[in-house]
Amino acid sequence: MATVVSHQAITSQRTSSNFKASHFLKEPLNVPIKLRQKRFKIQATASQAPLLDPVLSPSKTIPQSYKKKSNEASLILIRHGESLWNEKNLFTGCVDVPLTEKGVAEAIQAGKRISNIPVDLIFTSSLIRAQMTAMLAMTQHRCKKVPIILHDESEKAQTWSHVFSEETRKQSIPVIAAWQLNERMYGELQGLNKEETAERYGTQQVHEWRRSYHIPPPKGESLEMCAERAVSYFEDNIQQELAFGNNVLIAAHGNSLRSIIMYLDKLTSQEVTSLELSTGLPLLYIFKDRKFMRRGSPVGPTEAGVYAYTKRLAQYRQKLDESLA
Ligand SMILES: O=C(O)[C@H](O)COP(=O)(O)O
Repeated sequence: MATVVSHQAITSQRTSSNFKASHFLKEPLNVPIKLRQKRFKIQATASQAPLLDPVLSPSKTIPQSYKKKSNEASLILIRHGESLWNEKNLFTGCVDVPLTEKGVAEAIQAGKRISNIPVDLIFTSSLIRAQMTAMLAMTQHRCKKVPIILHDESEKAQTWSHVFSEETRKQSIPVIAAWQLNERMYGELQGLNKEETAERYGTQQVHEWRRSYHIPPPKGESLEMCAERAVSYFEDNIQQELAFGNNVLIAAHGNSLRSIIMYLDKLTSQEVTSLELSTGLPLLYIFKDRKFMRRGSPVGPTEAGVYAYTKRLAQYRQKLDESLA
């Protein structure tokens, strides 16, 4: 059954994600003053102050002015590796199923391909297949930082997962799970076999449900509806991090990512119908001068071409080479 999510729920989720990221990111000074003040307000009112950062007190974290970390940032998108229901060819949507062994291998391979590209912050959907993909991919990253899922399901969860060492935080990458990045809700198709459904309703009908922009599957979300939540979340929570120079990895799903790519590449509703994403394939974008430049899929850590994409990426790789030499 389709669930209608209120605007209020969306807003509170966004706010909470902002709070968590600022609380954890090792470079809070890169957060613009307006947003930082907003975050501080949330931090100060969230409780009797158990969430106050023992290392960076709020007074220290609100500067008079802010300095961008960089005017360029990398954005990596990865569709999760093969899931158990991809393997069985079942419509999955918002059903929370894990990766297959092949999916695990795809996530590890994706990690190798992005192992020289900087990642400061990770966004995943709230579904395990995307989270497994992000975590497995990061095991391959040459920075060797530890991705840590930030929990905001309750105040207690926030407090109990707090990290009390700045040094440890420097060696960590915050992971924010957001339901807005979940797969498109497939309605009454969830759990049905794709081939059998095509036999029953006709190939054309099923193709429209799966690939058209406007037509929703029975009691499910169209790509347009999915884009409404996924792209709003991207604009409100992810794009601002990129604008400060924070490098972002998003691990999500075929359709939530198709809608985000539609936004990044300015595709029309007609063009997006032919956009297909393979499982476990990382796609790289560079965000610069408020524009997204598509750089394709990083081929592998040893392929020189990938690192020639920008001077900044080449410098990052050189730093990794030097620190690991
Ligand atoms: O939810 C699913 O079944 C798949 O992950 C994506 O399905 P699609 O290929 O029909 O878009």
